Amino acid sequence: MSDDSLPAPPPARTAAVIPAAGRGVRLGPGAPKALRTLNGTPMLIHAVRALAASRAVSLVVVVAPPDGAAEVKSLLDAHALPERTDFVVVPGGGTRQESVRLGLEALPPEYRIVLVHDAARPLVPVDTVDAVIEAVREGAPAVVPALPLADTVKEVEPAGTPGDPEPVLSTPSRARLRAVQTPQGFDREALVRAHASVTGEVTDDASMVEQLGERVVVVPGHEEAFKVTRPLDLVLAEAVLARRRLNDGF
Ligand SMILES: Nc1ccn([C@@H]2O[C@H](COP(=O)(O)OP(=O)(O)OP(=O)(O)O)[C@@H](O)[C@H]2O)c(=O)n1
Ligand SMILES: C[C@](O)(CO)[C@H](O)COP(=O)(O)O
Repeated sequence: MSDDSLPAPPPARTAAVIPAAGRGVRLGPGAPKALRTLNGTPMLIHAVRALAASRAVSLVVVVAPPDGAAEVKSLLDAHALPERTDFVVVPGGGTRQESVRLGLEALPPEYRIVLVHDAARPLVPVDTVDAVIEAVREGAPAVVPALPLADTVKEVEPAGTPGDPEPVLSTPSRARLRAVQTPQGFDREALVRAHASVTGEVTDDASMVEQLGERVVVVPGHEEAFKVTRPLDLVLAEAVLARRRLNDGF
């Protein structure tokens, strides 16, 4: 039998790690951010459903606040989630980086593609999730969804005292800049290697893989994949949900 007649191997299995252990300080006082509700449903449940909506994702690892794993398990049990997806909850750490690493450690060996998705981006559309997975399947070690910037960006000398004027150092060309979202998708081996070797402070996982010298590519992001960070973002998120309900006709 020639190689041509062999059936194609099944696509590598894909898992999602959802770091949800942050406090949400910028959102103001209240429950940990991932547990706050949008339209009566915890933000984390919206995010879990958004990732599990992809038929390619068969496992979701939720990284809970360090003392909140039992509460997160009960939340997952109490909400309708796709039966074809497995769910695991692990306690997180003091930084996003540490929480992601703890989530990675919980992955069974057969998962070769890993998505890392902020619980704080609860409304990412499934088409964006699928586009990221597709680009990893096509061979990119790291894939990030991103959007062009609407604002001009200045590099400044940060003020010693908040509120003081900050001298502008430069104005980078906006045409070459992108605002990066999640889920970010990875060849698991590259991501695990990055988390084992990059020690400095970073703000996303793809930059760690970049530091290894691996290829990182951008695919189109989506305006509804914005991060709920400040109070106004809650208003926007509820407006997006209301628009979806209208469009769905109920
Ligand atoms: N120690 C941490 C810190 C953050 N995260 C998660 O990383 C994602 C992105 O972080 P961010 O939006 O900054 O959330 P917070 O750290 O909660 O926000 P803030 O900085 O305002 O406190 C969130 O889903 C958050 O729960 C985490 O799992 N573990
Ligand atoms: C990973 C991220 O969402 C990409 O934009 C972002 O960097 C997270 O930043 P945060 O300060 O932890 O919210």
